[in-house]
Amino acid sequence: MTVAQSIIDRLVVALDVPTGAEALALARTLSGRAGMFKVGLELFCAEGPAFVREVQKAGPVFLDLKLHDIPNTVHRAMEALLPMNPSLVTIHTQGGPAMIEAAAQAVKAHRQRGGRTQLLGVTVLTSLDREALARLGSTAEPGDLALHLARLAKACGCDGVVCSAHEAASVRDACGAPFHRLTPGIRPGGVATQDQARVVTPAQALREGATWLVVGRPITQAPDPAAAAQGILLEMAGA
Ligand SMILES: O=c1ccn([C@@H]2O[C@H](COP(=O)(O)O)[C@@H](O)[C@H]2O)c(=O)[nH]1
Repeated sequence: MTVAQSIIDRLVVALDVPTGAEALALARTLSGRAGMFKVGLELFCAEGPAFVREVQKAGPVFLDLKLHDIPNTVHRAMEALLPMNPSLVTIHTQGGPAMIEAAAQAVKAHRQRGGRTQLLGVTVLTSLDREALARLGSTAEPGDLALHLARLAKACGCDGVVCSAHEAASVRDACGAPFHRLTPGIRPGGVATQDQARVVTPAQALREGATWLVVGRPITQAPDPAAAAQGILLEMAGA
């Protein structure tokens, strides 16, 4: 069965493998079955900016470095990243309003020069549950905190947030549909949750209003990654 391009475009595959060679092989294997490839800290630290340009030959890149530092440092790091022209970049919203605004200012200037990067703020990591937040000193429910941080991200100039799909509908309702919801923590039925705490199935994530689904290990560690991606796309198509 063929899957509509509009569904394929919403699947982001996290290339969380140790080497550039493995990541490029995976990206080529998955060509036509993903709308974007995520390059995260592991790969970026190992391979650097030239590698991002290599992956961009296989598809648009989500550069997920989750910057979190004082405003000046994040602004300058963002300025250094933007010439790669990734489709999406991330910061941690818990860096605070001035830090988010500093990142947004750099992205805005990049777009005024013709760039196309969009800025997403990470709300509450999908690996965190209520107990983990309590140990961090917060009495908030993860969903409530994620919604609060999404409102802050919007007010400070982000184009969307990273959140669990459990929160996607409330973020959409509070911040508007054009404000993106990129949702990791995706697990097809029967697949181990591993270190993720707030998980949903691919179909559920789409029904909840996720803009993009980020999937790593359920595809990259599958015996046949192309077949695993196809299975997820079919589930998304039937949502
Ligand atoms: O809250 C967050 C933010 C980012 N991620 C990233 O998404 C992928 C998920 O990988 P899986 O193997 O499908 O669990 C990974 O690259 C994380 O860095 C996240 O999981 N949660």
